Amino acid sequence: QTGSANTNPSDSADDEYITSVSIGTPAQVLPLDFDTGSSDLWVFSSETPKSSASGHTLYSPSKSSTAKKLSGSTWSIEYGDKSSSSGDVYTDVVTIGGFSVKTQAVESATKVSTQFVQDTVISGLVGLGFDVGNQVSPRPQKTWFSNAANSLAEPLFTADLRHQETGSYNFGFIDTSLAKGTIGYTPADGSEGYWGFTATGYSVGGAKLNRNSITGIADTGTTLLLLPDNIVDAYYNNVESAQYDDSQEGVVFDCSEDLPSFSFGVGGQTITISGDLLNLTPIEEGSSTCFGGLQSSADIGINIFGDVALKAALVVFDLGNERLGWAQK
Ligand SMILES: CSC[C@H](NC(=O)[C@H](Cc1ccccc1)NC(=O)N1CCOCC1)C(=O)N[C@@H](CC1CCCCC1)[C@@H](O)C(=O)OC(C)C
Repeated sequence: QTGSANTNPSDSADDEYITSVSIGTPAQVLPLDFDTGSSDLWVFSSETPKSSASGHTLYSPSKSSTAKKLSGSTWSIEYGDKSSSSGDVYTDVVTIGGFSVKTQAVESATKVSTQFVQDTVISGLVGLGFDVGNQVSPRPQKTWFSNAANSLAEPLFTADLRHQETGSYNFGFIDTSLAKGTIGYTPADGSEGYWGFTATGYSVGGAKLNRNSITGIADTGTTLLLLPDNIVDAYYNNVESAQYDDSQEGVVFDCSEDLPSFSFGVGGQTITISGDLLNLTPIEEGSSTCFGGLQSSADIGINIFGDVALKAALVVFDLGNERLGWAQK
């Protein structure tokens, strides 16, 4: 068995990617953000304070004949951007891309932080990290993918995120036609809950890859490519108008700049992110100053190959073999 779901950028900056998920009987369809950087499936619900819930699609367990309260269980989560949410837990049928998990822990939000209140394009997250990262207590719950893995043709899923166009999350199979290059595999470290790996080197423009390894995570829930300052500086030294903008909290440059590409080595392959993908967006509507897709990871303490990097590749999250596959798109 397999599953295949389309995913779409939330806005003109590809800030996040939205995928429709069906929960309950009859199906309640919610727009959710698939996040390989976390391991909880949580939703805005009939239990979310009305003042926080307005503008969001809500899951109502009372309207689902297959919903069951997981009594005594609660959850609370905080993300890298300091957003947070918490609540209680139900189990219900959750269908993604035509594949159903009958008894999935659906974490219902009784509290959400301001960022979630304002981000009305999504009504929650589907964590696609490792089960060890799940935040339900007293008994941690499995992710949707972990519950699905044994019934899928292969215990893996792929992410094909695209700039300003529809991409896909495929479960249980690899559609190699989505990529131009060969898939290179490298071991994945799931010990912290997310998909950790080591890139073997990098280069700016068409230069030859160096051999400076970069350890980081493949994170569909992070917008940017976040790397150490020395790499960020090496890149922007090639961009005449680049400068750090305190108010934007990042490097900005003239939108008219012809940005160099950025490449990294992984699993014996080279993934090249085009200059176009490294220009995220004007800092304001109509501004001629643009915000960089590559920024410093110094404040977070972990390097993150987020959507800016993932858009350049077909990425295979292979749980069965604890490995990550990358192929140039
Ligand atoms: C340095 S980690 C920052 C990362 N957040 C982000 O990357 C958010 C995502 C977002 C987009 C639109 C609206 C709201 C939020 N974007 C962001 O901070 N941006 C500021 C810079 O310009 C680009 C957009 C993050 O916290 N990722 C979470 C998932 C994320 C999904 C969206 C809702 C908020 C939570 C997760 O992947 C995570 O915590 O990873 C850990 C392992 C770092």
